[in-house]
Amino acid sequence: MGSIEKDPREDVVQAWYMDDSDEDQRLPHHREPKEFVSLDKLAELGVLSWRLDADNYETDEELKKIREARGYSYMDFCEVCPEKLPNYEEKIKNFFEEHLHTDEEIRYCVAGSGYFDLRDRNDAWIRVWVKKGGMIVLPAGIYHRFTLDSDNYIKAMRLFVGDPIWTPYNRPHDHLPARKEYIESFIQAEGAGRAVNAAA
Ligand SMILES: CSCCC(=O)/C(O)=C/O
Ligand SMILES: [Fe+2]
Repeated sequence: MGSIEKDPREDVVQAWYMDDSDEDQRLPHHREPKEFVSLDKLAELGVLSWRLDADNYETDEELKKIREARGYSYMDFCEVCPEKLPNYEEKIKNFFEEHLHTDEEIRYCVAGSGYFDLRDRNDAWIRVWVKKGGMIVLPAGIYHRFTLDSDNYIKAMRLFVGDPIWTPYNRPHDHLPARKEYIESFIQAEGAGRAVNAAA
């Protein structure tokens, strides 16, 4: 019997479908039974992920290569805790409002952990738990939100192509070109899949 090897990224990036409960947003909100989502499945939604060496991010060649390949010229840090984040309560509330951006949201967790929730093609919530060493890219136009988990702390590197634009567009903002292009990318991928199946 062949062995199924675990994806090493899953030590630091894990995803699952959420339940419908209104309980504390910082709880895991697994369905019963649990329904995990593979990182390959996330990639089908345009969500990329890596496992990197968070203790050595200043000298990490792998991070350097990703930044060069994807043009991530801008970098800063966002520490989410009452002592470090101005207007903490308001920001926490805003992060958890469902929104999209007109550019990628790129976050590399160098300490702590947090949940990035995103919508799948059928509008169901997938919770993506990013821990120290996990880096994710959410594509422009995907509806998502962020919350701390019950450990209440994350320090994330924020990357961007050029001058950063952090503007969140709260749902609904379906008329924005970034949203239309995101939806269009699915339609094209489905069309390509149909063509491959027809040729097989
Ligand atoms: C951990 S970074 C704070 C969350 C954030 O910047 C954002 O845009 C969430 O969608
Ligand atoms: Fe966001």
